[in-house]
Formats: sequence, C-alpha cells, structure tokens
Amino acid sequence: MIDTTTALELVLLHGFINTKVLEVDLKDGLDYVLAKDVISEIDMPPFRQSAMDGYALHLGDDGVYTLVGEVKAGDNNNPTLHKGEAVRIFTGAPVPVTANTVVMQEKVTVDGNKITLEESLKENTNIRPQGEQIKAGGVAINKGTTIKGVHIGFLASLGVTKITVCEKPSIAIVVTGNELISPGDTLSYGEIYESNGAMLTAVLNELGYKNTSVVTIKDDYDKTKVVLKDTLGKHDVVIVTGGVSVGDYDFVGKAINAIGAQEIFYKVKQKPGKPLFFGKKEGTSIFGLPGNPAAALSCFYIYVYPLLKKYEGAEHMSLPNIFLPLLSDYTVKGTQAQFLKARIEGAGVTILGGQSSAMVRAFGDANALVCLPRNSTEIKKGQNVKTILLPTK
Ligand SMILES: Nc1nc2c(c(=O)[nH]1)N[C@H]1C(S)=C(S)[C@@H](COP(=O)(O)OP(=O)(O)OC[C@H]3O[C@@H](n4cnc5c(N)ncnc54)[C@H](O)[C@@H]3O)O[C@H]1N2
Ligand code: MOO
Repeated sequence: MIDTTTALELVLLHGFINTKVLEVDLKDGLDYVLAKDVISEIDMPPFRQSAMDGYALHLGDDGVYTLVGEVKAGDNNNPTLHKGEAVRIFTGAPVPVTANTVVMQEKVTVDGNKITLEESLKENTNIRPQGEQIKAGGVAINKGTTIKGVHIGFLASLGVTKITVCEKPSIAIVVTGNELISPGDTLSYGEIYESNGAMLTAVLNELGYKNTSVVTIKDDYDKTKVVLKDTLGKHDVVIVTGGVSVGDYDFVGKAINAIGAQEIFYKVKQKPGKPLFFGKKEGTSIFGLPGNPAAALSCFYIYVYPLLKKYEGAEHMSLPNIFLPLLSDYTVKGTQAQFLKARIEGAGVTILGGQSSAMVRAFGDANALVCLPRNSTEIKKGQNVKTILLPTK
C-alpha cells in the first residue's frame, strides 16, 4: 500500500497529456483549457474613458468653468477644450483629448452654462486611461487556464470570438455489481439502485466533461474482461466503480491485469478509498474506484480530477487547498489518512456527520474535504487543517 502523496504523484506521472487542440467559438469555450495564450488585439479600454457622469474639464485657475459641449457613451466627437472650459460627459464616454480631468456631477453647482467646483480636483481624476486593463499585444489569458464565465466576459470585451483549446477526454464510467438495478425499476431484496453512474456523469458534466458514457456490468470475470478491453480501446479515461476490493466477486483488478493493462498502483493508505486502483493501457488511463458512492466521489476529486486536468494541459491540476481552523473538536477513527466531507463557514471549517464511505448524502452539504495525515488522533477546535475546496460550490 502506498501513501496518498505518492498515489497522486503516480497519477500525474503516468497520466497522459492530450496534444489535440480545437478552435471553438468563445461562447462555447466554458470549462475548456486554453491551448495557447490569448493575445489582445486592442487596448482596453480602447480610449480614455470617463468613469463617471459629470463634466470633463481642462483645468483652469479658479473653480468656475464654461460649458462648451457634450459627449455621451458611444459618441465619437472630440470637442476642443481650452483652459477653464468643460463639457458634459457620461460614464463610458470618450474623454476629449484636451480635457485633463473629470468631475462627478454631484460635486459641482450648475448655473446656466457655468459650473462651479465644490472642491479642487487633480489631473486625471475619474478617467480610465487607454489600455489600463491591457495593451494591444499583451497576454490576456495564459495557456493552461481553465476558461470560466469571467474569462469569457473579459475576452468578449477584447473582441475575441474564437479560442484555441485542448480537446477534452472521452470518459467511460463502468459500474459493476450484481446488486445494481436502474432507478425506476422495483427493488427486490438484496438489490440497490445504481447511482455511481448518474453521479459521476453529473459531476463530470458540472466540470465541463460532456463526452461521457456509462456501461453496467455484472460481477462476472469473463464479461468484465470483454467489456473493459472494448472500453479501454475506445476512451481516453475509464473510471470503473466497484469490484476493486478483495471479495470473491471483485474481479476488476484481475480483469484489468488479464487484458494487458499496466497496474501503476493498487491500494492507498487512506479512508475512504483504500482499494483504489490506477493503471494504463495504450494511451488510456484507468481508475478502479471503490463502489461505495462517497468513497468513489472522494477519489474522483482527489485523483481523477487532476488526471483530467493534466490530460488537458491545465496549469492547475489538483483542486485548490487552504489551511483553515477547525470549528469543533474531531476524533479520528483509524490510522489512515482521511478525506472528510466538510463545510467551510466563516473563517473556519466543520467536519460533517455521515462520513461513512457508503453515505454520499453529506456531500450535498459539503463544500470542502478536510485532509488529515496518517495517525492523526484528536484534532482540537482552532487547529489548522488542510482543506480542499470542492468545485461548483
Ligand atoms: N475483507 C475486506 N473487505 C473489504 C475491504 C477490505 O479491505 N477487506 N475494503 C472495504 C472498503 S474500504 C471498500 S471502499 C469496499 C470497496 O469495495 P468494492 O470497490 O469492491 O465495491 P463493491 O463491493 O462492489 O461495492 C461496495 C459498496 O458499494 C455499493 N455500490 C457498488 N457500486 C455501486 C453503484 N454503482 N451505485 C451504488 N452503489 C454501489 C455496493 O452495493 C456495496 O455496498 O470494500 C470493503 N470491503
Ligand atoms: O475505502 Mo473504503 O472507501 O474506506 O470504505
């Protein structure tokens, strides 16, 4: 058995990097990883912009100015202002070249075509300089960035319509178990509803991985071999759930080895997810996650997510983590490293109830996983603990 750090290192060492890129419309770019830097073709803002509704001034010797015109957003006039002159201006409008400051309308008194400042003003107040955010030729977003809504907004503001991104992996989820039936069917004694397929598909979808499919197999060694061989040949990443432990009907590890896949590791000193399997075959990575739904989901976030991000060439592979004080005492069960469903609230983090590997319910309230190293015992309130931030919360 290996420790959690080694397991993640091995996943990242052996995980494949995809080199295929595609050009997508910016609006369709959400959750893709950029395959090359996006360079801005324009200054942003493209002109000196007024940040306020008010008056653009050519600063004079006293606080009284003569109004000589108006510029509103979208106008392309550029009135000439002499010393002591002002134009009415609105937020987002181009500040005339000869104006050197903008005063908010709340700070002046207007009398006919004269305005009087209530207080003195410095040059360049309330003016957004041309190229303040980015200059033409500058890198707007770096290669390796996972595109989020805010990036789409920023790139749209630069007039970008297409981006070059890394192709996403094709992912097969293989769920195994004689006891599994589909939601909608009637449960007989000994059966349970298959939920890992729906859960992992949905979680992958939330992260932008849409190219997924689910295959269900019974605990049958020969069938498991046939299905896994076929699935490995067709997908970039295969996620098997269940059948990875030591029971007489846990065939997954044996089948993976029998079809010629290379085992990178099997079993990690952790709770949940002790029987985690990772291997590869001809460009396809394969995970054997525990069947217990909460264990499968923890392992997904800790090990599968970084592999997917590596595949796409992302700069940040693992989920972000921070150290936060625990909000109440916690007694650790067992000596393994722990990944505990937790909720960050205010400045601290609470470990939730319902930590069993079989109980996925607490994940609904969780926005984090608290990671405790091996041989942790009593963790006291106020003690800082490593906290992984779960996505989409
Ligand atoms: N003698 C030992 N027994 C077990 C050990 C051990 O070290 N020695 N490890 C335990 C741990 S820890 C885990 S985790 C489980 C993992 O078992 P498997 O990965 O082989 O999973 P299964 O036995 O197939 O299923 C476990 C559990 O999860 C339910 N399940 C499975 N697939 C699904 C699904 N698609 N949707 C919903 N629920 C599913 C299944 O019915 C079982 O209840 O092994 C322990 N045993
Ligand atoms: O590893 Mo199992 O997931 O602890 O229950």
